[in-house]
Amino acid sequence: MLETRPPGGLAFMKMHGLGNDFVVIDSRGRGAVVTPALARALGDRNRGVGFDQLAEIRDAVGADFALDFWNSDGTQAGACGNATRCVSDFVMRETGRQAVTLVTARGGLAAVRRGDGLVSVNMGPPVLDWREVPLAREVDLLHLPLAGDPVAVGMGNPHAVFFVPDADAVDVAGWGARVEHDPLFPARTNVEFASVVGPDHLRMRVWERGTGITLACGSGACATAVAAHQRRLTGRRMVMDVDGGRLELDWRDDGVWMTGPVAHVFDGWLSPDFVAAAR
Ligand SMILES: N[C@@H](CCC[C@H](N)C(=O)O)C(=O)O
Repeated sequence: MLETRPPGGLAFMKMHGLGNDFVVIDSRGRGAVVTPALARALGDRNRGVGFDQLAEIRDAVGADFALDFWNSDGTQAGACGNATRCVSDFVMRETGRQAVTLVTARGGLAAVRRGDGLVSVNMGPPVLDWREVPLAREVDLLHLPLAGDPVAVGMGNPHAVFFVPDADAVDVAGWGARVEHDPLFPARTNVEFASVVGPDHLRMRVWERGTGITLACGSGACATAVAAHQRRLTGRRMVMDVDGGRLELDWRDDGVWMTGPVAHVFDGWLSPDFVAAAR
């Protein structure tokens, strides 16, 4: 086995939260290295590593670390709840702490380790102003003028949440791709399909902007919880069954808290040739 690593390569970690999978590059102590081309090359599950999102850890002032998120199509995302929980767990293990703060494109966030091994993140308050979601024009966010009557919620990234009788019966790929590109969403949108199991229990499936169907989406789960409470379908606390397992959501005064498991699967090394070709 090759023990020495030639210069020009790049170390990475593979992590996931409920099967929402991430490549994580730790750029603390140096400048950011991720470019749209590198994100696209790495995101290719046949010729790269494959991920739902790429997260780059950077140094921060006034917080423990900063995080940038990239989709597999090379676009950036303002939020990624499950990657935030995974990287927060990594930094908590590294430092021996039970809580960390971080900065993302949407501002400061906080994460804590819960006693049962799960990791919680406060994803911040929902964005309920049409300009900030963003939407193309002023409309009723609780009843968007689209077939299926979705709700718009921002969590640092845009979400359109549909409430349906049976989320498992929805053509998520067909509807998701269409709604992602609807002109009402100038920055495109993530799309969630949820059905009510009980006043504190939802089933949700997701189409992620820039990625497609994924097994879980943390910011999407937060947006769905907010939309469900606003529509008076649930209280502010609930469990949510996504394709990859179960998340807990709690819309508190200080923001939407999302809790679930995390996994650090393996560490890898990108060859200098791969990195050079992707630049
Ligand atoms: N999987 C993420 C959300 C990813 C971001 C999204 N695709 C976007 O473009 O906004 C999560 O766990 O929140």
